[in-house]
Amino acid sequence: RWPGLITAYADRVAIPAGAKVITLFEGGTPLLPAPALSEITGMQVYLKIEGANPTGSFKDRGMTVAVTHALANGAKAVICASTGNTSASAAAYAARAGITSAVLIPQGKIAAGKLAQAVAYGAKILQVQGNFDDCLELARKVVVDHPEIALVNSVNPVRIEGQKTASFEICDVLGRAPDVHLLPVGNAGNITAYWKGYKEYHADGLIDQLPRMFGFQAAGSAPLVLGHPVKNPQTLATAILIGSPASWTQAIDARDSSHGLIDAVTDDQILAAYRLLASREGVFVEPASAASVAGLLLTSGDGRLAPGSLVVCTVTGHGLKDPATALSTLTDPVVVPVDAGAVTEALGLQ
Ligand SMILES: Cc1ncc(COP(=O)(O)O)c(/C=C/C(=O)C(=O)O)c1O
Repeated sequence: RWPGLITAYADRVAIPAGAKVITLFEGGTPLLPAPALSEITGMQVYLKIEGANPTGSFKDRGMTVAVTHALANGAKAVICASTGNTSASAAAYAARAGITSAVLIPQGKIAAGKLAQAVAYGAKILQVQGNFDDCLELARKVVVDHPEIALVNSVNPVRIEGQKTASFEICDVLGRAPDVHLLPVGNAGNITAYWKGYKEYHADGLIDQLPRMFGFQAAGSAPLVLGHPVKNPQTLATAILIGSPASWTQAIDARDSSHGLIDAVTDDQILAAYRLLASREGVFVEPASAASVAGLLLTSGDGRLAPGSLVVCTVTGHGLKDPATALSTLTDPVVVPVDAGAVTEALGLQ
């Protein structure tokens, strides 16, 4: 049985001596071969299914460590700014730890499933009349005057310590690092964490080749591509609707040190990847997660990804997080009477 990632990687994830480990048995997620994407792209494609974590996104990796530290340090509460998944995860792990959580989310820009989670887990939910960047600024101001509240956004380095374990798992399964690792980029904590994990395994001689990091932002919310913050970012991929990434320099370092790239994908390209993943691979992800696969299709098509490469795409959140986007493409819900004839006709059967 998978013991949760602090225990699984105890020698690599530091926690305070004697700390009570707060875990929901996160991590140990599937590294799923993707035969359809492999055929389409001519690559050897694997998907790292982070929607399989306890609250349905990769955020649980960082939150188990952040809340374990917070509790050990005597915090009475945790606070975070979030586009939704960080807040869902913070609320869950705070509930598990028996402490309060406060979440600051951009009003009207959070997918229903994530808001439902924060409500269910009992977080104090503040819908801020601003965007994610405003929320993060507010959260950082609160903790300055309130040391008894722990800030658990990925500006907190212990979040990165938890999230780097995804790279360990990939290398443990493949026996090597992928040639290229592709993932969505919003606040840029995750690309920072993956690169840190790969470098640690390489430094310890567990892998002899580092991957290139390929990060993808939504075209309407791509500060790292433009080279400057985006004042009013726009994308349907609300999880990465972030105009000024907190881990900006670390993301650029991961890109450059790995000889990788950070590029933009349009909402249409994201939706095409979103639909392809569900309909051809049976993997239902939330829109932002599909940005990594949209990036795979883009760079395999334009030659920046060499044919035959072994690649891993991290899909960061479960599709159930954002039912509205899935249902928005539903054209005509068919209604039938309780009648077999009507059913066979509606199914186009003879
Ligand atoms: C599904 C999903 N995919 C990708 C990202 C981008 O990761 P980062 O580049 O590490 O920010 C997020 C981020 C969400 C938040 O930032 C939040 O929840 O506040 C996400 O939820």
